[in-house]
Amino acid sequence: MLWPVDLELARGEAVALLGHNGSGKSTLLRLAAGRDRPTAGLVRFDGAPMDEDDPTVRARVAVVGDALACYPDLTARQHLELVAVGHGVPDGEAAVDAALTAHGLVGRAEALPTELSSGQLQELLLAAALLRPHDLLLLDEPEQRLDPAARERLAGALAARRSAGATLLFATHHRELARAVADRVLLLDNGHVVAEGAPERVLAE
Ligand SMILES: Nc1ncnc2c1ncn2[C@@H]1O[C@H](COP(=O)(O)OP(=O)(O)OP(=O)(O)O)[C@@H](O)[C@H]1O
Repeated sequence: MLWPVDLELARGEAVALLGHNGSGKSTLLRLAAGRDRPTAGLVRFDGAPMDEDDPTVRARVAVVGDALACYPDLTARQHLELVAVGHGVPDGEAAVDAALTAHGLVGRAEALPTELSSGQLQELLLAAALLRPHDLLLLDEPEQRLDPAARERLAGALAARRSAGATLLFATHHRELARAVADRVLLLDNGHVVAEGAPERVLAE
């Protein structure tokens, strides 16, 4: 349950959603992704109503959610190759190799999803989202199941995306990730936005 939220992201802005379990972060992200429809109000992307099935949205918005969207018979490398081909990533093979390296998956490239640890699986989902072209990145607790070193790599990767001009909206339980990546933080409580502003200010409250 989410109470009315008025949220506008500027192009290239990174916004972190913080709050306790059940505060509404995932709900807001699913609405932002056009995956769920609000009972009132409207979600727009570049002026048009947000719809996850819209080809423009599919081409420009990358989502990392809770669902482990994996094919049981494809290896980690094949998953990334599929993403690279599907999204026309230039120099796909090299991009896949770079993604495997960046996500600590080089030694697990030929493993099936069931052979990956939960943290490696999360790395694969992140690698797939970051590999494909995107203007907007929506991530629900991208740090989940990652060890501290991988979390730090993630913070670097997301900060690099923002520097490259992508717009980011992500939910996190890690203040360090919000501090390292976000321009703005929204603190949610019981479906309400209870604080909003620069990370240092909101996190100090
Ligand atoms: N599909 C649903 N149907 C009904 N209620 C739901 C549904 N999904 C979430 N809720 C409720 O909406 C509220 C917000 O849940 P949400 O999953 O958005 O919280 P969250 O901040 O992402 O929590 P967490 O940190 O545990 O992931 C909770 O009270 C939850 O029980």
